[in-house]
Amino acid sequence: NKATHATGTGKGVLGDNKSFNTLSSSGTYYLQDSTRNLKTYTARNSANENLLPGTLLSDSDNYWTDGAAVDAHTYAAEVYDYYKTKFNRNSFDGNGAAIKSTVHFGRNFNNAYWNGAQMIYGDGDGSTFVPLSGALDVVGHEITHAVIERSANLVYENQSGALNESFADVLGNLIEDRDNGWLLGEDIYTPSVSGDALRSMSNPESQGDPAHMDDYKNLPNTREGDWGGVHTNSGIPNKAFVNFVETSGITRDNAGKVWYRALTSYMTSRSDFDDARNATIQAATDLFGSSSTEVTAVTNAWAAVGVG
Ligand SMILES: CC(C)[C@H](Cc1cn(Cc2ccc(C(=O)O)cc2)nn1)C(=O)N[C@@H](CCCCN)C(=O)O
Ligand SMILES: [Ca+2]
Ligand SMILES: [Zn+2]
Repeated sequence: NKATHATGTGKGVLGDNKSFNTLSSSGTYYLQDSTRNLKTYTARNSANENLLPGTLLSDSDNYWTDGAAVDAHTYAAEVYDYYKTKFNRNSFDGNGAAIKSTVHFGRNFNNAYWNGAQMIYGDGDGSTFVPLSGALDVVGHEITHAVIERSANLVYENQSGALNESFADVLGNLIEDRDNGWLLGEDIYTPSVSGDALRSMSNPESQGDPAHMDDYKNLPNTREGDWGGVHTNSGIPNKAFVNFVETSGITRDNAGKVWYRALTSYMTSRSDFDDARNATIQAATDLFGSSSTEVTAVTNAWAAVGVG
């Protein structure tokens, strides 16, 4: 008998109820959304990347109690829908590629990442992180790494790497769409501390990251130096984006269109901050006209962080 669409229900990492698409086959339900081509797996706490993606998650009654899996699946669907509805992009490659997510990777693993083929989520150690798929901005961040790879393909080091990180933070927070939503990972970071986050786009200095070229950190292009500080110097383009949104009166959707057009139409693998400035000015010009308030705002936004 053929597999059929079904609707699963369950609780996310933070105990919130949600429903999502599953697949029913021979009396078993699977975390597979065939309308969006999403599949969610478990690594069963193995840290062996050779075993990825692991086991496709299944359930007997379509009521799901694995919060990490529920959130990885539902948030991937939200990210898919954002790219489709806002930019008419069908999955990260624009061609309906399967979005694969694996949860329960490793033991107490305090991280999440895109490995070039899929998303991988740790469970966290319970004090620094709770399961990392429990935040929509994180899932948006990781899938955006895949979009970046299939577009500008910004090399993950130095200024191009910091742009890679920044575009992932920007889209992650646009998709999460919170008022003053400029924090990254706030929902899954340090459950016993409220108000903190991994990174702040509006106040990078609060996490020790630069918000101006004067404070650019020349770190070594090694794993120890975070490949030239890609998660640190991202504070500068992050702050430029916040400046743009907060000074131009532009909607978040339209700001996202400018950034997305810059990334997919003008930026290339070795683009630096100056190239990103030029690409976003050109994108704003294409979308709003050369004498628009948006063009003035994006130019000033970069100037305020010392670029241009
Ligand atoms: C998206 C986000 C939730 C995640 C956050 C993250 C987690 N870590 C490790 C880490 C571990 C412990 C702490 C602590 O305060 O004790 C902080 C950070 N560093 N960054 C993150 O930023 N992951 C990197 C992983 C990059 C791996 C190399 N490609 C990324 O996707 O850019
Ligand atoms: Ca956030
Ligand atoms: Zn990243």
